[in-house]
Amino acid sequence: MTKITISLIKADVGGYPGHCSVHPELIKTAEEKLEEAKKSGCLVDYRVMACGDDLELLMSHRTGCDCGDIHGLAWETFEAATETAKGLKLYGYGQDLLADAFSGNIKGMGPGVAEMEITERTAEPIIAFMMDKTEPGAFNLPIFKMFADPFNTAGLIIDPSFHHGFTFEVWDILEHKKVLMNCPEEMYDMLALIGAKSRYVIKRVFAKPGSKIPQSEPVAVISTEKLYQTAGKYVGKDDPVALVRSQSGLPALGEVLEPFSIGHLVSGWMRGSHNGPLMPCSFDTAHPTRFDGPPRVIAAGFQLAEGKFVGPVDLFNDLAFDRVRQRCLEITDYMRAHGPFEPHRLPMEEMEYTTLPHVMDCLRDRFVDTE
Ligand SMILES: O=C(COP(=O)(O)O)[C@@H](O)[C@H](O)[C@H](O)COP(=O)(O)O
Ligand SMILES: [Mg+2]
Ligand SMILES: [Mg+2]
Ligand SMILES: [Mg+2]
Repeated sequence: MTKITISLIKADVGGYPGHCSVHPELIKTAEEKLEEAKKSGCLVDYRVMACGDDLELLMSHRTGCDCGDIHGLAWETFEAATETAKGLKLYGYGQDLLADAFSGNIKGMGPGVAEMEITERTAEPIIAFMMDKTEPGAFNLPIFKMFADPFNTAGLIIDPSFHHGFTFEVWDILEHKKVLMNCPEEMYDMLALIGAKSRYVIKRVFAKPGSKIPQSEPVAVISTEKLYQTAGKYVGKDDPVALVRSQSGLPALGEVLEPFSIGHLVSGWMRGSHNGPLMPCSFDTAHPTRFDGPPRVIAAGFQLAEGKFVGPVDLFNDLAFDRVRQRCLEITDYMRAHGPFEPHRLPMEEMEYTTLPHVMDCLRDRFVDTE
C-alpha cells in the first residue's frame, strides 16, 4: 500500500488584536490555496486551523517528508495569508516568514514543521497538537509521559504489543546533534537530557522491534524549529506543533491526552520571557489574553481514511479538562504575583535571545568594581 505523509506546517503571519488570535479571513485565504492544491492532485486532503496567533496547515499527500512542492505550497499559502493580513493591517503581518524567497525546504525559514510518512493502518487515529506562547521543549514532558511513563500510560504495563517500550530521537538544538535512546532501558539518561527542555528536545518517537508498527515510521513527531536561531534575535516564540498516532499497539487516545491534565510549567508567555502553566483549551478559547497567555495547547483528533481527514474533534473541549484549566488559572495568579522576578521571569541565560540584553547594554558603563 502507498504510504501517506501528514505534514503539519505553521506560521504566525499576523495576529489580531496584537498576538492574540488569527483573523477568519486568513483561514479563508489559506483554505482557498489548499483547496486549489487538492483539486490539482498535489494534496490528498487538508485542514486549516489556528491556535492563538498561529496559522496551522494540516496536509496529507503522497510525496514524502521534506517534499519541495509541499513546503513550497505551505510557503505560498503563508505569503498569501500575509497579503490578507497586510490588507487588514493585522499586527506583525508576515512575522514568522523570515526568508525573502522560498529555497526548496521551508525548514529554517521561520515556519514550524512536524511531518511523518506512514503506512495507514486499517484504522488510524491521529492527533494534531498545536501550542501558542511557548517553545518546542514544552512537548518534552507530555511526549515522555505518553510513551514512557507507566503511571500515565497503562498500556506500557498491560498491553503486550508495546510492553517493551519505545525509542526516542532527542535533538540537541544548540549543538545541532541528535541521539536515539531506548526506553525503559535508558530512561534515566534520557531524562537527564530532556529535563533541560530549552536545549534537548524530543523530535520523534519510534516503535521498537516486535511492535505492530514498522520501526522506520515515527509514531510521534514534534516541530523543533527555533526562530531566534534563524532570525538571530527575538521575533516571537516558536509555538510548536506535534503529530501523534494512537491506539492498537500505541498509547490509547486517553493516554495521549492524559499528560495535559497537569498544566505543567513551560517557558514563553509574555514576550517569550516567562514561565507559566500550559493550559489545554478548546479551539474557541485558544486566544491567549491574560499577560499574553497563559500558554495554550489545543488538540485536534482525526481518523485517517485513505489519507482523508475525518474530523477534527476538539479534544480538550471536554469538562474532564475543566479542573486542570482551573488549576492553570490558580498557577497563573501565583506566578504573576512574582512580576519581574525569577522563576516567573526566565533565567538570564534564556533571556539572551529576548530584548533584555539591550537594556543591560545601557547599564554596562555604570558598573564599577566592587572592593
Ligand atoms: O510572545 C509574544 C508573541 O509571541 P508569538 O507572536 O505568539 O510568537 C508576545 O508576548 C509579544 O512578545 C508581546 O506582545 C510584545 O510584542 P511586540 O509589541 O514586541 O510586538
Ligand atoms: Mg505573534
Ligand atoms: Mg504565536
Ligand atoms: Mg510565534
